[in-house]
Amino acid sequence: MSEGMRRAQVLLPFPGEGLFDYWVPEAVVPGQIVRVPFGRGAKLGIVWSLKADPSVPDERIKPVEAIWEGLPPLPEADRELLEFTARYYLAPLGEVVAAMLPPALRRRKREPRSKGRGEEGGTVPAGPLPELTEGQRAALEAVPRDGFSATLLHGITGSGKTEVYLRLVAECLAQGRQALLLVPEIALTPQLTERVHARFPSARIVCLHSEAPAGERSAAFVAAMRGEIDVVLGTRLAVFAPFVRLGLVVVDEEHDPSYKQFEGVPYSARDLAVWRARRWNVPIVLGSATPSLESWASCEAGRYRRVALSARASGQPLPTIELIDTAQTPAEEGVSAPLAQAIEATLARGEQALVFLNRRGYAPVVRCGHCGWVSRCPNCSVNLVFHRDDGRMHCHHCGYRETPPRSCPECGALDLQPVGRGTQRLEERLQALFPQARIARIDRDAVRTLAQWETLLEEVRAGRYDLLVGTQMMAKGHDFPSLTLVGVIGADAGLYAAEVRATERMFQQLIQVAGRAGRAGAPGRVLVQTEFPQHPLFRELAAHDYAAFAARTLAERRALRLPPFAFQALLRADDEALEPALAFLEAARTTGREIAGREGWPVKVFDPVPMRLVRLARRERAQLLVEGGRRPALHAFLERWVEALRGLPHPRSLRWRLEVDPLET
Ligand SMILES: Nc1ncnc2c1ncn2[C@@H]1O[C@H](COP(=O)(O)OP(=O)(O)OP(=O)(O)O)[C@@H](O)[C@H]1O
Ligand SMILES: [Zn+2]
Repeated sequence: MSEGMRRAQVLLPFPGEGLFDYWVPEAVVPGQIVRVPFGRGAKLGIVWSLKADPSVPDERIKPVEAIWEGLPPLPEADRELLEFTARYYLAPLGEVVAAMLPPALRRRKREPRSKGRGEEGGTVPAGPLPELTEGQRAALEAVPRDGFSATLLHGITGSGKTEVYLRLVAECLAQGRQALLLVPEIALTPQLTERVHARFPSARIVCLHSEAPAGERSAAFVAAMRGEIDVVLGTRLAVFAPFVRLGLVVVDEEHDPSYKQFEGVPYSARDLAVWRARRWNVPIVLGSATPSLESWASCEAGRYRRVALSARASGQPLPTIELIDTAQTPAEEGVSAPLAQAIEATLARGEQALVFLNRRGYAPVVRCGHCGWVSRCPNCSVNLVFHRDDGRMHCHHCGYRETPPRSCPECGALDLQPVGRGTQRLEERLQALFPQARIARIDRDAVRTLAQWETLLEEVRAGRYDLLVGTQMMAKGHDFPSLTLVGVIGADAGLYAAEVRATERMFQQLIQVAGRAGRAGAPGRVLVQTEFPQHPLFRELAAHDYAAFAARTLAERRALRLPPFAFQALLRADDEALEPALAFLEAARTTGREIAGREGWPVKVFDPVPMRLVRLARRERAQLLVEGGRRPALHAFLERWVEALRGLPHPRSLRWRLEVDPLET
């Protein structure tokens, strides 16, 4: 090859390991962004190492096409983040880097120009600072600032956790460093972005999430790499934003399952955020009114420190939570008399009420009153949900839609009825009860885009609605000052579910939705309709006693050796029929048991089973659980096992993937 060139490995976003050799100029260093010829086109990649693969002869190697010299190399800490992610989640490096490099950037032929904002941003804090509450002051004092530490900020709903984050960000910016703020949902980004902007008007802030325009995401990535950004705020994908002077990481609503990525590499952004903070040797604050039991247990084990904020910033008490026993006081078309009275009184005072029902659509199923036939999705093992807006039945899993038949397809009877209740039907019922009320329904059918959501948030705040009907979209993180009453309907679903985390999710959701009530001027009230008022979960809920819930549930998990007292991985396989999926998993089980037995690794390899939702989008799905009491042994096992799995024969139509720390088993 020509003078002044050497071979290097370049990491490309590629469904596989993604490491390929190219000729690069001698001066190139690891971390530099390059464009390389690949197949008939070109790809954007990262110079990974100056070592070369000796098995590939020189003459087969091509030179890189361009080096994006205006971009500093990706820092070693961030390259290690990619390596760690690949290792921990047993994913090929090429797939992990695909999660980092924004698609629009990868398509660019030429290097994006600098906007010439290279100097560090001044942080003259603007806007009047609210006087900190005593609790906030104490919390701020308790968060260590030097070096790595993980702090769980357990602050009750409305305690002003955001203000604590903002003060920490202020210090971080004052030192000329960068802050990373994660929120679980796109819907939560406008509120936080607005507050960060208002507090730090001269700071350079970017907001990263999957709905951000592609060009914006790619520009933000470049600016962050150049160190031209002070605050990166965003959803889980922002955990891969590049940094040059990271000084602080904040994960808000840290318990939220949305931090888990399901497509592609199944990573937990919360867990990666902790890793990142440790690698950069900076503090991380995990905030929540309802911490995950994982984080709670980490506090008990001394890995995280726990800091409590136990009063609301407004000085208001937490809302009272009352249970309505629907066995005693039946709910008429979903709404019991005490709830209806409470709504009426709230509306009469000119305050807002929210009725929470975590099920969208009109009715969860259409049923024949004569023979019992129910509407099923032809592609998935679920019922079709009737929607009133288009008069059709929808599959909430694969998107299939169908007009309901006039007569029963089984027996021909003209007796088809929508059964059960979703938000659309509840809205109808509430409108009938309160004809004067201005009702807004807030669910994924009514609010589809971020822009719609922002408009709606403004309208709710401005008092354009009296009564809100909403799913979990409404439950988290929002601050509606005039909302004083929350009614909860259909809350029992999670109570006796088989899922390990079902009651944890349910409790978190109830505390969160209850926490929307009475945040500002007037005290709040929460009414929960349930058939099981004696269940300990409801007693803990009524007492706002998260610690009691956590202690009881963790004791159960410890006794049953469930997470966080055991570590899990799930191997899933799907195919056009169930048999090949099960057969693949059976072979995987045999191999797995052999490996564990041979090495003496204390790892339990369970039998394959069909998944609860066995058929999804015309694919039949099965899974196999692997469990270990210690992470290192489990990981040693998984590494060896994955190697073996890659060699297992299977039909071409079969797909499999491994998920580490699955949330749902
Ligand atoms: N020190 C303060 N003085 C006055 N108001 C404050 C103070 N700190 C926060 N607030 C206000 O209290 C309200 C609740 O704060 P915030 O939204 O940060 O709560 P939170 O702890 O994040 O609650 P949640 O977990 O329910 O989202 C906001 O309206 C905020 O402006
Ligand atoms: Zn379907």
